[in-house]
Amino acid sequence: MDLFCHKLPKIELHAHLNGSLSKLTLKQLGCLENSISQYQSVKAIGLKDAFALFKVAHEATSNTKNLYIATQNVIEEFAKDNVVYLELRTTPRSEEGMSEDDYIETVIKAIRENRFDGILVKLILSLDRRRSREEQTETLDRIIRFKNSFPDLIRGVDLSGDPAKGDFFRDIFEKARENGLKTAIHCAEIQNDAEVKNILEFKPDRLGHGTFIHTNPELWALYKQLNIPVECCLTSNVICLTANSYAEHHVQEWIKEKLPFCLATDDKGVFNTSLSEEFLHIHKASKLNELELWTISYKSIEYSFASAEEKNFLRFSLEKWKIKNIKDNE
Ligand SMILES: CNc1ncnc2c1ncn2[C@@H]1O[C@H](COP(=O)(O)O)[C@@H](O)[C@H]1O
Ligand SMILES: [Zn+2]
Repeated sequence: MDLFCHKLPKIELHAHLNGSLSKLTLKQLGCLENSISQYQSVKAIGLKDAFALFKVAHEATSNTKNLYIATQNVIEEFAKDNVVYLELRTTPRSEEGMSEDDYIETVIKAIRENRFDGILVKLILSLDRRRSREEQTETLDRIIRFKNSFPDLIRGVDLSGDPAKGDFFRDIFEKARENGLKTAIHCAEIQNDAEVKNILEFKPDRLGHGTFIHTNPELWALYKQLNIPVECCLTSNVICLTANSYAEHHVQEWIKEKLPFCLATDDKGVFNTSLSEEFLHIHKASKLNELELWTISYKSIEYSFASAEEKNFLRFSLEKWKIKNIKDNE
């Protein structure tokens, strides 16, 4: 099954650029050994300590040269894991000698100049919930400007950052939607029923994590009615201690109730995982067979922010792969 999960053409819809940096990349970017070794020891650390680790990556990508290399390497690593479609997300930020515009331009340049065989890459830009309404609005306006220049590449806006801090400002995301951007919002990563209700009522195109939605009957009923695809990041939740184990992960509710979900890595560097490993975990935890795993990948195409033509192309190539590689495929 290891080999099957590796070979399976996969769709990655929830990957944060800086959280995805491998140890090899951190080393290449001049990160010190003792910073990199913090990554090695990651087992069950909780959200707070996971957030401390993003600082290591952020230091490594604090100039455009390193940010370019980081983007290039992350795409190459996903391609090697047979991810055929990647929606990479990142939070525009400024550093000394690098403006937010420079940041976005560099990531766009790295994606456009590095077309690895067999992987289509799109960009989602993130708003950090720890930032003020004014700062988030300013970043959104910037994102809209870039989206108008690169509409095929920049497909959506995400809300992320420490779930214990900051806010979801609905009007900011309304504006994103009015300007033709899709929305993917981290939701219920920790218990916060009032905010979850606000987010659900906005009806984002996708939700990140969705961990605590089903624990509140009213929210669960509303969610099921809306039927919004959830990006499930199993290892991330197990390491951050918001899920007890792979077997008890909330994705089981989604499987049981036939609700829409995809599998994702979240931060493959920080959590030392890959999308193939995420498929292997769900195979073990939920006893899914090859055809069921393939179906998760296939359905994820629909939930992606790709164009109709791109979705058709991806469906066609996954169907072709299925005929060749899965026996008894009904
Ligand atoms: C573990 N669960 C999570 N929950 C919420 N936000 C997360 C996250 N994992 C990552 N991020 C967000 O992504 C940033 C790193 O990548 P970028 O600098 O954007 O490329 C983090 O600083 C955080 O804001
Ligand atoms: Zn995330």
